[in-house]
Amino acid sequence: MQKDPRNQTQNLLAARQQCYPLPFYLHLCRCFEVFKVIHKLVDSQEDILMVATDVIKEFAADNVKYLELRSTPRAEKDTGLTKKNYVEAVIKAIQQCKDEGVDIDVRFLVAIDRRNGTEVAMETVKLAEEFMLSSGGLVVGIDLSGDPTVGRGRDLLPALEKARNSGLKLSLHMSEVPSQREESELLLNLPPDRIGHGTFLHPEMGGSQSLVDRVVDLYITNLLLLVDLGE
Ligand SMILES: CC(C)=CCNc1ncnc2c1ncn2[C@@H]1O[C@H](COP(=O)(O)O)[C@@H](O)[C@H]1O
Repeated sequence: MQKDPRNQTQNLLAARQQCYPLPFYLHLCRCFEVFKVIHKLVDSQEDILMVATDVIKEFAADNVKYLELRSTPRAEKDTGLTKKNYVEAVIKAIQQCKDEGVDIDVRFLVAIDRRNGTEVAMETVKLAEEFMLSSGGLVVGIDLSGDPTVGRGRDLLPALEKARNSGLKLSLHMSEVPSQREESELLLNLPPDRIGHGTFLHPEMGGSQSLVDRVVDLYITNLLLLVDLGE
């Protein structure tokens, strides 16, 4: 990302980096360590509002017309941030950008971090359901993400099924690492509305032809439906 002096997020992170130095180069597989550092740097409701606003404006500046933001609600004792405040801050950023006439249509997917297990996933879905009803259509779904080597997709199925039944869309990171065929089968059964990465679904990457066929089937069918509806 180019440094932009008007970008408040970059200025703030540059200042705070003195407390949490980031190495100049990090291998992709260490990205989850970087996320932890970012979480320490961005830890209040004001920070979330600022970061979400900057992200929206940067996408708009790149001429993106439709954006789905995904983010995991976090509570931080030290700053009084609650998960509810977190979602409110993202929604406020979307609304403020709209009011300012920023030329982009933004929606929000509330994310479940797979490392946090069944109970937190269920709480997240309840929060998303609440905001789906109160945000005037800005909260549209659930994203499943987090370190793919931690946690079991199976444990999150009840929460994901609940989300689906209440009308939330499902965007699921899956098969990001090898040997997750069983988990991918379970997640594809839901089925998801979008797949994140899916790198190892293919047989040559340790997945299987049946997984690939299921994905192709899922998305070609959706596409035909869209075409039929004239969209
Ligand atoms: C190839 C590779 C590992 C790319 C990164 N792929 C990802 N896979 C799963 N979850 C992710 C990925 N990138 C970001 N996330 C999730 O997004 C979080 C950071 O954004 P937020 O706190 O949800 O706002 C991370 O902690 C992680 O839970």
